[in-house]
Amino acid sequence: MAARMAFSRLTRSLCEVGRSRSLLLQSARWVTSASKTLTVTMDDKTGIAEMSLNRPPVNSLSLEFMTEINIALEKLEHEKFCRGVIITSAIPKIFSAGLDILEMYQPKPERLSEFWKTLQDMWLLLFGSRLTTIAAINGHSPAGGALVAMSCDYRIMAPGFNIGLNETQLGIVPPFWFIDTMMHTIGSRQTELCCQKGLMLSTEEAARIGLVDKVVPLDQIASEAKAEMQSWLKIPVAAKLITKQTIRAPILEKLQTRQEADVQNFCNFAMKDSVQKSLGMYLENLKKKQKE
Ligand SMILES: CC/C=C\C/C=C\C/C=C\CCC/C=C/C(=O)SCCNC(=O)CCNC(=O)[C@H](O)C(C)(C)COP(=O)(O)OP(=O)(O)OC[C@H]1O[C@@H](n2cnc3c(N)ncnc32)[C@H](O)[C@@H]1OP(=O)(O)O
Repeated sequence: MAARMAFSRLTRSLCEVGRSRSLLLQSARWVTSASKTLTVTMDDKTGIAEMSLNRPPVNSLSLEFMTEINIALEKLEHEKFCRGVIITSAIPKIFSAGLDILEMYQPKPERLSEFWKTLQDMWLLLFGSRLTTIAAINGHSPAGGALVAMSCDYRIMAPGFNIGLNETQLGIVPPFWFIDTMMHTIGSRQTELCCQKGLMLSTEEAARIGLVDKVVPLDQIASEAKAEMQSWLKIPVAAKLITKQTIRAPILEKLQTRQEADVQNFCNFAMKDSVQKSLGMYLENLKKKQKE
């Protein structure tokens, strides 16, 4: 259901964005075409796909980028030989900076609502995926970046980076489904601590509370992710999937039944003068920081 709803919206998004992409089978490996920002490869011997995010400078999640991710996820979901996907970054030191703040600053209303629907779809696809999903977190992962990582079945992270839902530090409230995803991952008490304070945790702190499952040196993260994936793929597939669905269905349904209201709520909030003013200041600070 989640995947179906997400797919119809996805098709619409694709038309609106006006870009078409396809996955091509090239000598037994699937690769994305027509895009420099997302590379998806699949090893047809193991059924393991790798999705590498490559949108400089910081893999921020714009409407087009998320549409691309959604198309690739949908394609892998329906690829019968695909059994698992590892999500990682091609940008040194950054997994994903989260939502593209420029999408929310002085936006066109229609694009803003499409942006939020596409984010919802990305989460529904990833959190509800039939595939085993592993995040190989090879860089910082604030806010929406943490959401992507937490939506996977397993997280491996290299030391020296930060991860967390830092929204309250920016004066905004994390959407309920961001909070639900974190509660699913680390439980309510730790989520309350992390979300109220908008904590960005170091890799080690994140591992201590279970936000990250394994810490490995940066140069071993890709091989560890593959080894971990192999161990997941040894579990009988139907039993594993039904267990995942049983645990995740109520969390997915909560957003599915409120998708429109959530879009409206987000748009109303983001379009407020006060919020636009803070966004402008936040962007200025990010740019200033770079000059310092
Ligand atoms: C801030 C939001 C406020 C209000 C929003 C209004 C409504 C929203 C309501 C609800 C939404 C809630 C859910 C929100 C989820 C999100 O994901 S919001 C985004 C949160 N992300 C961040 O706050 C990350 C900000 N970035 C950083 O902390 C750092 O950039 C980094 C640690 C990721 C990387 O550090 P550096 O390597 O030092 O890189 P720079 O900081 O120099 O950045 C390079 C370049 O990239 C631009 N940039 C950084 N992050 C973003 C981003 N998220 N979106 C767009 N652009 C970003 C930065 O400005 C620099 O640009 P240039 O100066 O090179 O043009």
